[in-house]
Amino acid sequence: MFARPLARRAAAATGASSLRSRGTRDILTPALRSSSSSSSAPIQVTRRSYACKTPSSSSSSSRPGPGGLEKIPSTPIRVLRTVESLRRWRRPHTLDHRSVALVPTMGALHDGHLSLIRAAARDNHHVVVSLYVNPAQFGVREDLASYPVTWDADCAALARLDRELADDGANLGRVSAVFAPSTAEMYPSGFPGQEVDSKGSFVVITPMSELLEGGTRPTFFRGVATVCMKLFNAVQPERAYFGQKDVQQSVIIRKMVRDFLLPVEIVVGDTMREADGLAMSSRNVYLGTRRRAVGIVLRRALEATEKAYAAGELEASKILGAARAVTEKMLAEQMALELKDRAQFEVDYVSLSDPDTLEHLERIDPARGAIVSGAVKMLPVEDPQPGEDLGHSGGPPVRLIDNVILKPSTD
Ligand SMILES: Nc1ncnc2c1ncn2[C@@H]1O[C@H](COP(=O)(O)OP(=O)(O)OP(=O)(O)O)[C@@H](O)[C@H]1O
Ligand SMILES: CC(C)(CO)[C@@H](O)C(=O)[O-]
Ligand code: BAL
Repeated sequence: MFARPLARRAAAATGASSLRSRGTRDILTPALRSSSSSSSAPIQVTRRSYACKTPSSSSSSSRPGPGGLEKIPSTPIRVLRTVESLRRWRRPHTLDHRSVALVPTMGALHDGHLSLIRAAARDNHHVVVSLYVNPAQFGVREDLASYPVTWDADCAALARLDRELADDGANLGRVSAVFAPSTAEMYPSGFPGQEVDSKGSFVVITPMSELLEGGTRPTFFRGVATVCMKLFNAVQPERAYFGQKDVQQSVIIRKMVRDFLLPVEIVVGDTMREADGLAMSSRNVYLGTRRRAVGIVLRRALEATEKAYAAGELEASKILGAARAVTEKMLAEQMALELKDRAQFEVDYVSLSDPDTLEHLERIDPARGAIVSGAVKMLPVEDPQPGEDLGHSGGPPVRLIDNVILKPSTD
């Protein structure tokens, strides 16, 4: 639905601080910065054991070397798999007053992740990149089982980045360690489960977690906040880096840090995009060629809201109407095609929100600006053609998210 964040509309079946220095724009509104210090169909039905999701220490890219220390080959990057080894690594840096940054990821690294790591290396002596597919943030019917795990490619990307950072004298630091724990390590009392009513030690940030993405993914932000609290406690970073693409996640983490008095600065980096504007995402590999071309719909709809705001429009109905016009047109174009050529999508939501609380706005206060965020579900192609690239795992339904910041006006 375009006007109300919690209502859903199926259109198809008929849809810190800022990054602080060089080269990275300040993408948060002042309102966000000042807070520093379902109803939809399942994404994937199969489940898989949590243990399988962690790259094993026998992976070809990072076997223990002399002295038993596991490293990414041809780099000084340590691979740490336990909280104890992480703490042992961390201690001297505290004593030496060296800053440590954390870039939390679920692996399947792309340029969006690498941009966060570059920003972290510019401003910190040491960067820890965590690679952990956290089962607690996946709903029981979501895509945990098929979530891309690309350990060797991730190690190769980090090795390339390490060489780039080594050649760039402007960096304060480099990637010093990868933290790749098992689920047993991250959930020492046993994994509490993915159900809405699972019992266990969770960090819950309400009501923000229930809005927008939380409407469709009711356990998502509980899982994210819980694992980020664990990662912050384990790494004890001075700064942690998150991407603007997951805007609600960054706002929730910022609130968690504030409300739990955590001594970590949250830095949010720009969304990195493909040449046509699609936000980079580990899940884009599910799309395949046909759906990839149509997956740009959300970006185009959000651009239309930016244009309406830039033209002076402040009413939610008008701003979201501009987005709806784009999605409806693109869907109509697809529906006019033959089954063998078309790609359908459903708009989960496109919403205009307050930049601090993420609550739905009827009208933008130009002194505060707003966030427009959305999610679109790309449906499986109806009539796959022989030899067609359907995407990773046979092209299941895939949810794409994106957002734009409507900046406060200066006058
Ligand atoms: N395109 C992007 N530009 C900048 N940062 C990004 C981008 N995509 C993801 N990130 C950030 O990288 C961090 C790790 O994200 P994650 O490993 O979930 O990747 P992802 O591409 O968002 O995956 P998914 O497809 O599961 O959402 C998060 O802080 C996320 O916001
Ligand atoms: C922050 C995060 C690494 C927690 O698992 C994840 O939600 C992500 O990758 O955005
Ligand atoms: N980037 C957010 C992780 C997730 O969707 O599970």
